[in-house]
Amino acid sequence: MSAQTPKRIAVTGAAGQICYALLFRIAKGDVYGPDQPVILQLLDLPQALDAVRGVVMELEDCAFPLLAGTVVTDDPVTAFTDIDAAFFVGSRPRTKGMERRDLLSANAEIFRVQGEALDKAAKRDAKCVVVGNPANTNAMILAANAPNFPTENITAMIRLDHNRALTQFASKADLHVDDIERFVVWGNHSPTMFADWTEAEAKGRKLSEIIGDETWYRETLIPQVATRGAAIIEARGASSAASAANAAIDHMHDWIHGTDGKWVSMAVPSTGLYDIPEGLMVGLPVICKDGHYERVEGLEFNDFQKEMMARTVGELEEEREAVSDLL
Ligand SMILES: NC(=O)C1=CN([C@@H]2O[C@H](COP(=O)(O)OP(=O)(O)OC[C@H]3O[C@@H](n4cnc5c(N)ncnc54)[C@H](O)[C@@H]3O)[C@@H](O)[C@H]2O)C=CC1
Ligand SMILES: O=C([O-])CC(=O)C(=O)O
Repeated sequence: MSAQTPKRIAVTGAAGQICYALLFRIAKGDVYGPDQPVILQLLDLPQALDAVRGVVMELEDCAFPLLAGTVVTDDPVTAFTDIDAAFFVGSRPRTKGMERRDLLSANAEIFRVQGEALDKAAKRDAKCVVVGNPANTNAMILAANAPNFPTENITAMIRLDHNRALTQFASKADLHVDDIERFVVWGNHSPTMFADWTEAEAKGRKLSEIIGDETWYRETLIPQVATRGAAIIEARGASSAASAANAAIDHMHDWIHGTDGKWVSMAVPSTGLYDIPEGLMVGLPVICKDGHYERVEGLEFNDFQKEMMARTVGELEEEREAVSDLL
């Protein structure tokens, strides 16, 4: 094993289906890389701890060289003690017929309690990503309840939507997913999200020109990406898990290791940029470098973009209003 000090990674909802895909990949080195040992600090509810112990037995049986230890707990302060990174997955998933925002009241209290624990126990430079839905607003609740923890280090996941769109574009235009640059999903991880190809390029050309089908973009691509989660629930009878875990790993990996000048979509605290109200957790284009993300600035919006942005930002404001007692 490498001589490096292990990184401590908290993962909540460790007995759940996303974590069943996520934990093994973290232990394999997919987040911090092949030379960095990790300790997994696993949080779940008391009634789920036996199941978490079962997952730990399986982690042990993989003999991962980088897995330097595990902690199993139902106490958020224990889970967040001295962490370098945290994946906030634990919360109730939606089932058929629900929208993600229907989970607001069910899951909001979880993030209030965990915000207080994060504030008490985590390293101040720990990187946090919220996956549990409604992810953007849960991340805002987490930040509001961790007043001594840097808000910049609290983010929410919109990367699954980003990845979903890349595959659809690549297949429509006969490109490789890696060819596509300057693409972003703005706003809320909900049906109002805005998959925006205005700036997107591939092989030195505008993606919109390569595809040349604005009607397909507006009427097929945008709604397909926005409702993909529901389509998976319909087909699988359960919400997406392996692809969600993969997106969470992409999000954290890129934040830590950088994106080489490329845009990725992350939901981060709004600074007021593009007139998005300050404090909302909003999907934006960012470039990651040296362990930080930088919001892409200086973009100008056409009327369609303005309309789409207003819709998704408006929904985030409504969600904020609905949980105002927890902020
Ligand atoms: N942001 C995104 O793109 C995506 C988000 N999700 C969301 O991720 C969340 C988890 O999904 P699954 O793993 O499929 O759900 P799951 O139901 O399989 O697992 C959730 C786990 O969280 C645990 N949990 C509940 N309350 C907790 C608390 N207070 N502290 C710690 N653990 C707690 C449960 O005991 C359970 O083990 C859901 O909210 C789901 O909607 C799912 C897919 C994509
Ligand atoms: O749709 C859901 O409830 C799960 C999710 O967030 C997704 O797959 O995007």
